[in-house]
Amino acid sequence: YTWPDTAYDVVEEFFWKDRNDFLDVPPLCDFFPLDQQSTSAGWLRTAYHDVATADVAAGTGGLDGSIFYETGRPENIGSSVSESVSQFASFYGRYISYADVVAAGAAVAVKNCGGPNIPFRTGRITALEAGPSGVPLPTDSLKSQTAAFARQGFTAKEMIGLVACGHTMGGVDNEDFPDINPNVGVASFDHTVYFDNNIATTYFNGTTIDPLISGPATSASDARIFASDGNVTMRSFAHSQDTFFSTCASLLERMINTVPKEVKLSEPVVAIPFKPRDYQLSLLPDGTINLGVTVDVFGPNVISTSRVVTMHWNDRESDRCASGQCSALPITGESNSGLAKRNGNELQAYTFSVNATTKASFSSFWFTVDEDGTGRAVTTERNGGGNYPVDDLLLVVPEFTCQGYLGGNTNITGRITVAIRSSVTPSSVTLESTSNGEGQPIPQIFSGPAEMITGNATSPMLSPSDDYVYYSGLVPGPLNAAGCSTQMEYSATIDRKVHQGQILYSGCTSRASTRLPQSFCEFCGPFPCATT
Ligand code: HEM
Repeated sequence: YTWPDTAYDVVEEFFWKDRNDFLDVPPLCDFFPLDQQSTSAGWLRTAYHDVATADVAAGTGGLDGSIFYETGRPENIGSSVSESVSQFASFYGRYISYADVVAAGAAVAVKNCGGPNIPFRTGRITALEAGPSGVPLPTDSLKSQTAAFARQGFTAKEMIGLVACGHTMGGVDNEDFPDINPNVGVASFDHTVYFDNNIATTYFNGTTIDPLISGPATSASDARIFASDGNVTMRSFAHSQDTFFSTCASLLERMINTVPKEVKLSEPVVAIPFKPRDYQLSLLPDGTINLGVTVDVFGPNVISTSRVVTMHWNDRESDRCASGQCSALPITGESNSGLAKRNGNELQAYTFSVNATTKASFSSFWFTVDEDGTGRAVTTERNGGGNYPVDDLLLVVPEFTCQGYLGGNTNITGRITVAIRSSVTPSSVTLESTSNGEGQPIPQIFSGPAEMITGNATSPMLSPSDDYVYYSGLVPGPLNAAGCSTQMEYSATIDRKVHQGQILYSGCTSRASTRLPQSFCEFCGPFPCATT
């Protein structure tokens, strides 16, 4: 991995580092009493229901997000599916598909309830419409259920495993299946809210409360499935939590990786233990350049009050700062220990903000990490050797960049103003916004040009520095009422090379960049700038 890699960075931060609070959506697993539905159980069930209509022989269906269009079907009855489907809709975007969010949801749900790690790959393509139906029902015969799992790519034995791995969480809601659970509320599958082998131990020791075992015979589907190999699989689970975990990790990974044949999944998304995020290079009103960046230190037990992280940088001439005069300490820090409860990791963040003249500017930065503040254990983070690069041909001008719309014109997402080094002439400058699709969980990308602002002495949009020229434009695209998933991006083509600016997130996501001003943008047009 070499920074920056926008597509990877977005996904890595989403899945591991709680960007946009995805990991915080399901409450801690034991937040709900046993007889209430848990969000985690709903996420796991929803992922299965998306996959359950797969036809692996034909290479169609599987985890393609088609569940989004299928919540009205009797086979998807229940708020656990409909609520999960709409929760997932807040998290997809240009770099992560809705189908990928559903898959991530299953992995996060299992982990949140103490289960095994399920590797998460990306690259799923979201369906444009509903697929065929075919989720197995509790009243189906064993033969038809076995056939359904075979269509999904699982043997009869794997079916036993997959059902037990699912039915260790949550239960049967009286509202959805009053014949199976006649009592108000949710009848749990086992005695714990956690992802554990309690579903199997209670199956053998006579204390099972699984309504798909102890309920009416016609719908005793778990009883039929669990016993279908002479209880061999269930006995191995009851005997060993490790066997249960390793079998479930492998089956659930295969489940979320069941995708249409044209989809090529990525390698598993792994956490980068030290990584910059929310990097932004800006031209300030006083004519200086600001480099703002946060670095995340991530892993088990990383929260430390004695660690000292220092940022160092080189200027445009590259080596003038190499002797170390150009260095700074963080302006703020932030830690997230909530992550530890969910995935065994912690995150400690350090935010830097440093200014330089346009003449000196920046060409790269790196960090030294003094682990206990004593100077005895200092390591250097250099992005694998080449430093973290700075491209100072293209800066953003926060003063004249904002999200919002011109009064009455909801076809404008905002304004972006960029500053381009006067020594170069771009052939084009492009502004983009990504919004949620209407009625479809597909991101829509809109783009438009930015014009050079020649300005005059009376124009407030005049570049404060001779080294930079302003380009500015209104960003097209319907301003999504939800706003949170609206992203703005910009790029400039200079000598046939595309220089990419940073993603400017809207301000309503807590770990997203908040460097985009919401309220100081006269050139956005009349307010309100819709930001939430
Ligand atoms: C023959 C196959 C299956 C049948 C007949 C079946 C049936 C059911 C039924 C009737 C419910 C209650 C839903 C409600 O109250 O609205 C349920 C819940 C659930 N199922 Fe399955 N299921 C099957 C396979 C699976 C698989 C393979 C998984 C995941 C790997 C899974 C995960 C879940 C979860 C987590 C819940 C709890 C949902 C909650 O409490 O919100 N199921 N299942």
